[in-house]
Amino acid sequence: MSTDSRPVRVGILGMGTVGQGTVRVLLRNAEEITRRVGRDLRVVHAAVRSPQRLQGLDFPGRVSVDPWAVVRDSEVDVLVEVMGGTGLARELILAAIDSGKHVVTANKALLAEHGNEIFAAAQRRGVMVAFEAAVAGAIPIIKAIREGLAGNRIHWLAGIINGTSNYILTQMFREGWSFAEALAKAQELGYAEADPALDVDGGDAAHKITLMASIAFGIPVDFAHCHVEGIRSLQGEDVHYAAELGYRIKLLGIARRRDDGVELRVHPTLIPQDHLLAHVEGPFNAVLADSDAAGQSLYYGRGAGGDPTASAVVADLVDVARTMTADPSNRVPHLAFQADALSPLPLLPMAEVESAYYLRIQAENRAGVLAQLATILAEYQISIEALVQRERPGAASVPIVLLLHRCREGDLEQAIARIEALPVVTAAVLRLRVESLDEG
Ligand SMILES: NC(=O)C1=CN([C@@H]2O[C@H](COP(=O)(O)OP(=O)(O)OC[C@H]3O[C@@H](n4cnc5c(N)ncnc54)[C@H](O)[C@@H]3O)[C@@H](O)[C@H]2O)C=CC1
Ligand SMILES: N[C@@H](CC=O)C(=O)O
Ligand code: NA
Repeated sequence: MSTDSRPVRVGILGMGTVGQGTVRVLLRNAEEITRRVGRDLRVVHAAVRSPQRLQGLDFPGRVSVDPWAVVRDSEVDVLVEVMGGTGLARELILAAIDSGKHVVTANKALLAEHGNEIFAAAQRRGVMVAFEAAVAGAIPIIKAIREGLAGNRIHWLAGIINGTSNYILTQMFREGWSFAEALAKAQELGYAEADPALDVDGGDAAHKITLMASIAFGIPVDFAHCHVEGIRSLQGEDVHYAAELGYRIKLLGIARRRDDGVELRVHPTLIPQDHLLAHVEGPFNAVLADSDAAGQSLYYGRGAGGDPTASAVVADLVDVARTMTADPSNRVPHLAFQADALSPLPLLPMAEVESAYYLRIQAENRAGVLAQLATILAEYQISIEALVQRERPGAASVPIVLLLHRCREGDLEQAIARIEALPVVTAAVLRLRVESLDEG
């Protein structure tokens, strides 16, 4: 047993999906948790905008409508921030740190945008800011990268890290649902952000891959340079063409360390259909890490929802409770590397990224078109690996789908501009990246 048997007193900001899940899990597993920690984790105060939402929840502590009341409560040892947003949440967390409280947050948007400031403040004050719930929900990916892979040089990470968009893609293309129907259900199930544009336009995945890049490579948090594309432009026909070519389309977050800098990007990606990541469906997430000693390791689990996210919040509370009396210099550093050893690497522009590509080109239905496309691509040393063109007798224009070997994106963009300027090409070219996810 711990020498200090007083309960660890928890304050919570926000009692929505994750806040309520956290209270539920703490109550349900109280005995198990106390056996692990050596003392109770007790929720003593929560900020709740609409207190009627607590009906049916056996809430044990004080309730305030004003979140500052929780932050200023001297009886709170650890503050759980699960209200979201990047304005007020930042001020509340900085004030909590200033008053010596430890913080657990699920707020990836806040940490991606203000993480450097928040972690520096926590480091100065000697308190912890724990954020397992902020990345890939229940999957202990922060712990895996920060601690499990601490002996490795990590080469790259690739992950399906937005449950909502993965759920939408699964329901649309496997079950035939409409985009709106799938999004509404994801919201009802508690997977989506308050602003679901963050999910479907890639911002949420970008927040998460930005945080993972920091702890994988020892670089400061740099969300502003993350390239972001979402799933709105995907059409059913792309999913079917991809399948014909042997691929599935997933929204991936990718962070790759190269000799000249770091690639940091989120976009729909074709991946081989027999790869394990291709089988991650619904709200599930998975992160593939490629590192020198471990080789490839894969982390899979529920990436969104009340209880799964609460699982990570409570794990952080347990970590904090176990180490709150330790010398701060003996704790795991926030960003995995010692704060004074973080070193920025240039984040590479997309023009410098190398990848294979899928192009869908809408062109007039007549002879000689393919030759014109191949000629332009050849001028940029880009070679074609495979082609799909279906006969559509009588149609004025047809889609031509090309799978291209690896090339520099800057070269491909120039070639695409030339292709789009051809009189026979009738619409903007759709370009998707293709990743083999091979080791190394
Ligand atoms: N829902 C999920 O699956 C996951 C959510 N997260 C993150 O967890 C955080 C919370 O997400 P959810 O629980 O899904 O959102 P939610 O919208 O269900 O809950 C947020 C709650 O905070 C309350 N709130 C907001 N401002 C407040 C204020 N000033 N005073 C008092 N209450 C206030 C809202 O009324 C709401 O009840 C967000 O940062 C989100 O990005 C992270 C991982 C998964
Ligand atoms: N909206 C997010 C929730 C978890 O981070 C998602 O869908 O993954
Ligand atoms: Na996690």
